[in-house]
This record gives sequence, structure tokens and C-alpha cells, in this order.
Amino acid sequence: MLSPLIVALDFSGPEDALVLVRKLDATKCRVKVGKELFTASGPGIVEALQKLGFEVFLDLKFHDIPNTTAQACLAAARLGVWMVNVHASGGPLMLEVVRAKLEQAQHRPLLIGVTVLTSMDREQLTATGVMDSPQMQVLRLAKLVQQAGLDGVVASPQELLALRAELPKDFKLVTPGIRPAGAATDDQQRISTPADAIRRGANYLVIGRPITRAADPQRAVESILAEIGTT
Ligand SMILES: O=c1ccn([C@@H]2O[C@H](COP(=O)(O)O)[C@@H](O)[C@H]2O)c(=O)[nH]1
Repeated sequence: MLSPLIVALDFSGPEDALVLVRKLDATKCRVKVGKELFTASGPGIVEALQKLGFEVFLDLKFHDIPNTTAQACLAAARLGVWMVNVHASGGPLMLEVVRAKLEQAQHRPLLIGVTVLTSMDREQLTATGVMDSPQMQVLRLAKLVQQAGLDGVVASPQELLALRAELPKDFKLVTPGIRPAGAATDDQQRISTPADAIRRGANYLVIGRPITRAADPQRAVESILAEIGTT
């Protein structure tokens, strides 16, 4: 069984991403292709990573009208990715249309809704017109996602206990905003250590810079896996 670790490959082009992944063990982690790498490299990077044995989370956070979002997810499914995501704030109709469309796919990736970005604190959220706490907004969006039949959500580790208390056991919780003790927080606001996130019920930890900027990325992976008790 693969570990819960997903390494975020936030690179400006395919060469740097492939140099990094060649240092990693595909049996110890999955990888995430986000907007920067995908925009610079195109779908070929997904195929290249798959050929190296990695399962790919395509983190393009689609957010558009229902038809456009559903067709984009279907195109992602055709790439054979393991997981794909959409912004939950696209609303219940968009979420339902995407879920229904993906049922037509030959290969059906896990479909995940993004709640409140882990870079946002209460002040940032208020500035967008949402007066509730990040946790309340995450719970509200997570319930929409679950009612629409998606597989889970992206949320910060700080909402995990509340999500676990209110959502079914098999609902997947994917958490960025993970920082080993003493690591730089960068632009993340709602964070925790890997061990705390797992203790609070995360299924998957998305970790980028603490691994990709480490002198020895595979060693950083091993150290996180040891911290969470996965070898
Ligand atoms: O709420 C969110 C949703 C996605 N992300 C993505 O996760 C990684 C985190 O990278 P770090 O270097 O570990 O901060 C990054 O690719 C984001 O696009 C997120 O951080 N928060």
C-alpha cells in the first residue's frame, strides 16, 4: 500500500520536475502536478511521471460553469490521473454535473472539492465577503461536496477534527499546509505538522517545498514517513 504522502511538484518546467522525481521512490509517495508545472509543460508531464511509476494528482482546481468544469475533469480522467479537483465554491450544481460526467469516464479518478485555501486566514476570508470562520466555511463547503457525491475535500489540517466528526468515515481528507516542526511556513496560514495531521484524520498529506527544497528530497520523504509511522 502506498503512503499518504503526495509531493507537490511546483516547478517552472518539466526538466526540474523530472530531476526531482528521479530522486524519489515511487513506492513511497505520489506526486502532484499543479497549475505552474502543467501550464509550462502540458499533459506530457503527466505521462512522463506515470512512466516513472508515479500516481498523479492533477491539482488544477477547476472553477467554472458546470459544463466547462465537467469537460475539463473528463479530459483529466483521459490522462489517467489518480486524483483531480474542483473548487467547491463553484456551487452544488457544478459539483453534481462534474460527478455525473466523470461516471462516463473509462478511468474514474478520485474527485475532490477544494474548500478554503490553506493560505487564507480569517482576515483574507472576510475580505472575500465570507464573514464566518475558515472552519465554518470549510464545513459548509465540505457538506456540499459530500452531498454532490464527490470523494472528499482539500482542507487545512486545522479543520480535520471537525470534518471527521461531521462527515462519513470514507470521505477523503486531503491536507496541504503541512510543515515539519521548525520548517518555514512560507505563504501557508492554517498549518500543522505531518504527525498532527495524521492524528486528526487526514488521508493524504500534500507537501511541496519542505521536500522539493530539501538538500536530500528522498531523505525528507523518509523522515516525514517515519514521523507519521509509515515506512
Ligand atoms: O488549499 C490549498 C490547496 C492546494 N495547495 C497546494 O498544495 C501545495 C502545498 O505546497 P507547499 O510547498 O507544501 O506549501 C501547493 O502546490 C499548493 O498549490 C495548498 O497549498 N493549499
